[in-house]
Amino acid sequence: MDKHFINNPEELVVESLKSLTAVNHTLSVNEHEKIVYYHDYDKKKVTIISGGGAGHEPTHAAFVGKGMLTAAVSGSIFASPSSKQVYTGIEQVKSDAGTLVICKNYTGDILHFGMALERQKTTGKNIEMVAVADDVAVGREKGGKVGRRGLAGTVIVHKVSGAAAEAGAGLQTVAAIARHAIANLVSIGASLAHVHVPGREDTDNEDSVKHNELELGMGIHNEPGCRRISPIPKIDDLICDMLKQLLDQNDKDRAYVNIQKSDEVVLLVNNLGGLSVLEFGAIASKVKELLEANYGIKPVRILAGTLITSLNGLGFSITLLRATDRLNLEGKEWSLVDLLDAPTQATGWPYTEPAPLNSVNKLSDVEIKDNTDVIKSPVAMNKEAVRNAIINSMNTLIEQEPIITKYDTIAGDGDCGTTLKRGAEAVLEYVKSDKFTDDPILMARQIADVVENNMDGTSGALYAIFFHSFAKGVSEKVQELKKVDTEVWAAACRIALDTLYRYTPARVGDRTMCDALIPFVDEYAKSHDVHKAAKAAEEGTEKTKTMKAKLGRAVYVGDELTVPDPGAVGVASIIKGFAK
Ligand SMILES: Nc1ncnc2c1ncn2[C@@H]1O[C@H](COP(=O)(O)OP(=O)(O)O)[C@@H](O)[C@H]1O
Ligand SMILES: O=C(CO)COP(=O)(O)O
Repeated sequence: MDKHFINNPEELVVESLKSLTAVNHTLSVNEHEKIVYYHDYDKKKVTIISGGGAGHEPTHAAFVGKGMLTAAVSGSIFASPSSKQVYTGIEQVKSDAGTLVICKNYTGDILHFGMALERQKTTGKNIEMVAVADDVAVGREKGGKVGRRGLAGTVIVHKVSGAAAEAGAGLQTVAAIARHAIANLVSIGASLAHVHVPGREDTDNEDSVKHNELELGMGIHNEPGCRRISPIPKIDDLICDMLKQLLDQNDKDRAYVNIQKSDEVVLLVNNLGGLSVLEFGAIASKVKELLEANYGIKPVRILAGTLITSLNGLGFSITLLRATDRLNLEGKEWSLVDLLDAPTQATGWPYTEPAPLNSVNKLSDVEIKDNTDVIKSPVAMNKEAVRNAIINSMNTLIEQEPIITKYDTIAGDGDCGTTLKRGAEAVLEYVKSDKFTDDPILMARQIADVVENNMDGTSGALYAIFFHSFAKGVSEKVQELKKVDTEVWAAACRIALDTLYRYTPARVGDRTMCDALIPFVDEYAKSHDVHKAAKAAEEGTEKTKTMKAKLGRAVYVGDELTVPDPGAVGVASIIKGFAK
């Protein structure tokens, strides 16, 4: 997708950096050098500076803040900042205790950050540098002298380093902790498409990721990974493939960290920027489950979110940190998990209350027992007659699904027909099952439960309200009248409609399902004649053709509607089936 609101890459980077100072008052921004820094830092503690190309936000500037980075330097999109920028950044947060420089293992970063480091050292600065290399996609052979790329593990290194510095560790200790973390990190990504860099020509070409394929291990600058996979695999299979790349010690080309189920493992699932929160959440959940199911690994910490992106990359990455070892430095035992748990003011860090190691959820889900609150009916109904009537009604509705879908495609979002059909099929399954009962009160409640559990959207809600209230009405009327006949059904419908009125302002003339339902209930309550009532519903539906919609999605479509309201067609179909 090469559509952007802002196409000037330089403006993008600077404005994005400024946004961080807007949301975090402890930060300042040097716009000219594109440096975000924590201005209240303690000059007696080690400062941590990182940075790299833009286009990976929130990495790095959103990780600036007390307890994490002291400063971050941004280059242009997908390009390393200059050594002058880095030099300035180090100067901006110089400290008596020294500075740790963290960069990702990309040639530009290594060179520019390295040059700045060397220049700073000539001024007598106490300064160290580490390069994060956690990507396993490009194995040892292909990686050659360049080595592994830096991916989401970088953020973990930011956090443990920042926390150690905040705890007062000396520079050598902070650097050793950073190096230890780097040596215990493995990451891999998967992407459905390349990303377009704002301001650049459209990059679609014959090598672009095709619609039916994905790139396993794609880098965060559109670099190739280990292979293309087509057709796109099921997510469980893809995750298993990715976990194998991370954990398979038999793969000598990429077995970088030997992680066993006895280890303390931190899992980071990272959204590369373009996955919906919905889809990403599902993926993160599956990664956790498959890691445990296939490897017996239950992470002691799980981080999930958008931490390092590739612009709006349609993909995700998995990072594992082997956090078992404790480091004994400066007379203290340093735990990577404790350092990850330490608080920070950096807005990009997905802080959650640290759970005790291996804690389990203590609360069990409340379970609503089916219909234990339903009063037993004093009288039985003609079970077969009612079953057949319901079957006729549901079959009639199912037959109408295509036309309802056609109308809702014009007047709504096209899902009304399938919603109603799904509900009808579920009701049919119930009435044909041995659960179907001659107790009219229980039967009405079970129908309401089936409707509620199988229909969604507006229709699902309205039908569930109606049928639960209908069930309440049946209970009241059967106990009052000690009989089950059309008078009871009609009275229950009236009670149900009165309840529905409390949840929707829809009345006759608003072009909704109520244009069929209200005439039906009125006629049925008056005559107890389902045939007359079905006719009234049919007529009400027909009138919706010329109505101006006042509720539902149809209001967005405008006045040119000539089809009847799909919801009303659904109601009329249900009743028509009963009248057969
Ligand atoms: N506020 C409302 N009150 C009563 N009926 C409504 C209302 N809004 C929509 N409807 C009915 O719902 C039908 C659409 O159902 P459905 O597709 O489930 O809705 P959605 O797609 O909005 O979830 C409409 O044809 C109309 O009959
Ligand atoms: O985004 C980048 C790394 O942060 C780009 O690095 P290079 O300049 O080495 O390509």
